[in-house]
Amino acid sequence: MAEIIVPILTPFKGNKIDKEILKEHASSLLKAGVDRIFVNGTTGMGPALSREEKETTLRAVMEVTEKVIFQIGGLNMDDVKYLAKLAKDLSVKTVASYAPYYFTGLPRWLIIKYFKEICEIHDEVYLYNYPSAVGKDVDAETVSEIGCIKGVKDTNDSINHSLQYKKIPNMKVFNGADTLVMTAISTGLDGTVSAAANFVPDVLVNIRERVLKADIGSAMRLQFMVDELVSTAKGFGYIPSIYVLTKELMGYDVGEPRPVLFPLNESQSMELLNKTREIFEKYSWSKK
Ligand SMILES: O=C(O)C(=O)C[C@H](O)[C@H](O)COP(=O)(O)O
Repeated sequence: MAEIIVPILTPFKGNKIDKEILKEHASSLLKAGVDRIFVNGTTGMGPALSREEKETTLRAVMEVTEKVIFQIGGLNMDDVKYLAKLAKDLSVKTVASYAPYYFTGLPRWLIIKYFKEICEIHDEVYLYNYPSAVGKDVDAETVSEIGCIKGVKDTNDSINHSLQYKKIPNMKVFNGADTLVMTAISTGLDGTVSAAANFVPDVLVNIRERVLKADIGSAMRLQFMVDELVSTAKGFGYIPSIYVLTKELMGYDVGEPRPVLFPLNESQSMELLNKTREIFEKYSWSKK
């Protein structure tokens, strides 16, 4: 069955990671039907975390579950290798990394070397491919050349782009776009990695159930609702909005994002929540 993987938000209180909130949120999402927790992804503000903070989030989530993908990418290879070794020592099943970002024009050999060095330390490495953020597309041909990648999370609006990785034998492939949850589940990918799973895990689980029952029409309607929720949230700033939506919809405090991703102010939060309620009413959706 296609997996629903959540790139879990990182809860901050006073700019410090709140481990207890993170554990509660991870536990609550698993209870809601999420299959694995992706730690230190984009939604988790991975690039804004120090090496020590990436270790903190991992250890906290590992107290709740072993169903973890540990994102270790960064621009200091010593830190990346330290985190890969930590994952091995803690028996973390899967690590993931985006390609080196910000530095443009990196040649193919350098990208390949980056991932091969991680594979020398850990035996289950996923590529987190996010071309619009990283500035380079680590495509299926490059993944084949790297030779040791076991899975790909492809944040891409093109499902065809994600499907190309499936031509590599035994490759696990997930799509990371919130707008392609239903498509990822129904086109033979291995699942979705959806930031929206932080605040509407029940909806994503419902989409999967309806696809499995071949009730594509109603699955599509739920997908359109998710599209509107996400598009509305992006209007205020997606990641800061996720904290507001998660608190409201999951019913517990999840702290705040870390500046530079400044939290929404009171009036922005109210406006977002009012628009969100209107969308739920439009689709006659109510939490069970
Ligand atoms: O957060 C993560 O680590 C994810 O895997 C999910 C997506 O990569 C991000 O939500 C970015 O998606 P966009 O906002 O559509 O660019």
